[in-house]
Amino acid sequence: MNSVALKLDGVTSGYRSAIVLMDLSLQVNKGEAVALLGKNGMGKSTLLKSIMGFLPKKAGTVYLHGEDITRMPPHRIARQGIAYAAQEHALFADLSIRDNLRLGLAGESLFQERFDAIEPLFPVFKSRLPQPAGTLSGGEQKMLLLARALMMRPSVIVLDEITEGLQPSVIERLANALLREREQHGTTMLIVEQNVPFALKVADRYLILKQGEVVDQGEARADGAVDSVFAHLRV
Ligand SMILES: Nc1ncnc2c1ncn2[C@@H]1O[C@H](COP(=O)(O)OP(=O)(O)OP(=O)(O)O)[C@@H](O)[C@H]1O
Repeated sequence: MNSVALKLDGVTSGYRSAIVLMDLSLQVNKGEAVALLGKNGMGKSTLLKSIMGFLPKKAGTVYLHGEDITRMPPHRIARQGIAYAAQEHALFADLSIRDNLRLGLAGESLFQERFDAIEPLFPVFKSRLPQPAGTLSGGEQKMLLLARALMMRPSVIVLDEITEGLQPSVIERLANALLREREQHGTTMLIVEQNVPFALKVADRYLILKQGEVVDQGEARADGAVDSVFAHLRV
């Protein structure tokens, strides 16, 4: 049994001739949650897009549960059990909330079972399932993205700034939802965040990304973790 869920080995990636990630290696163990933190423009979203197959890797290898997914297209990577909530809104605006949540699920009974499980976390959706997703507020759309990811019951969940634009009480609800997901299903998580307290609450470990390289890491719940992270974000 492979104890490593996600592994990047010497990955170099970027846009056309611009290299953003340089020879980057990291791993996330099965059931572990890792927060990927860093200042704006340091390559966090680029890293997630590279894992998910939206950007070709110029060098290096990406493994998911020991399988090489480096050259797989995004839809095949998703089918391997990895759910991705992208920073840019990735909902189908003209489809209903229900249809967005049903995407990728085999049948109605599975939808009902999974929806019943997540509904208490997102009470806003129950009475509004027929509403087009595009008419939800920005914060509600973020919640729908996370709800959709959880509905897939993925083995690995990858989140890109899921708290952006959300009010504190909703952020707290999302943190609790992710902690519950970990507890109940042992889901592996890679979380890109600007909200440091949220990230350190949900994660076991943090990594600091600077100019496409991991420059520091630590235990999320260690004394002084918040100060260490903020020291990196200030300079
Ligand atoms: N489509 C693109 N084409 C060219 N360069 C890009 C593209 N998208 C991002 N970049 C560049 O790649 C670098 C890393 O961007 P990225 O979005 O990965 O950073 P980030 O750490 O996620 O930042 P933020 O916290 O602001 O979201 C930046 O210099 C950015 O300008």
